[in-house]
Amino acid sequence: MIALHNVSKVFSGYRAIQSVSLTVHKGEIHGIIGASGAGKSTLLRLMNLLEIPEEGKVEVNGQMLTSLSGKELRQARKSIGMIFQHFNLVANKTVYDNVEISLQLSKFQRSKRKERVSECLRFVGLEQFKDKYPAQLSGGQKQRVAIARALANHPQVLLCDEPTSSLDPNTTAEILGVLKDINQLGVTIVIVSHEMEVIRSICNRVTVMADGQIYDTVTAEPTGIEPIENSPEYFIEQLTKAGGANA
Ligand SMILES: Nc1ncnc2c1ncn2[C@@H]1O[C@H](COP(=O)(O)OP(=O)(O)OP(=O)(O)O)[C@@H](O)[C@H]1O
Repeated sequence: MIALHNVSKVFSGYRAIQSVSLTVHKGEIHGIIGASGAGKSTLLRLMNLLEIPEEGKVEVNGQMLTSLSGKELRQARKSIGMIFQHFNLVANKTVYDNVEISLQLSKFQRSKRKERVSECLRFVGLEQFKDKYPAQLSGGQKQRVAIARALANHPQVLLCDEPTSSLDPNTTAEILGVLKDINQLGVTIVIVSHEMEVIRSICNRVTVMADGQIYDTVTAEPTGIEPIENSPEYFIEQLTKAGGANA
């Protein structure tokens, strides 16, 4: 589904990714974890050529992206959705318009756009928020809008760059639940996170990165998504129990 062949990325003489080869299988939730600066986000961004490699080849859905013309790449990218830590919504556009943008860009048939936007907003549980602006939403709701936008063009792959790193534990669990639902529709997911619990809860295989290289790729048994109590009492209990901040 996704294959990186000896891919390298250089920033101002610094080799951030060093001749990496990796295969992500169709239908899996593939995690990428590692220390800050290990090259996780760069590796993810190479999968849709948001970063262009200096060396190597990138193949997605049977197409060699690194050999495509600009026009062909734009077409191929319709089947690769992406979400980000800071959501990247357009502040002066409504929830509806934020999702419709991706349909406009892909020249999705105009007469069917409204129906598709509604479908995607319904999927993420935000249909009633369609006329709100991003500033009127919580972090979790913003990420749901970003997910709806990423799904609009029926992607086969969803790339997730630290999708829950700005969210509290309960909202993290909700968003991971949405990602799991998307995966069950047949969408292959690649998720970059520095949070072990996030990776452990939903990933089938995990690539561990260090210093711009793959240290190892392991098969994992997802532990499941457990919402964490988020009440003030819960925070006090966690801070004051043995081993906590006051111990
Ligand atoms: N656009 C860029 N220009 C210059 N250097 C960059 C750029 N993007 C990434 N780097 C460098 O490449 C290395 C890998 O960065 P990357 O963001 O991929 O790491 P990461 O593992 O995702 O780290 P973090 O968890 O901190 O985001 C880092 O040393 C970073 O400073």
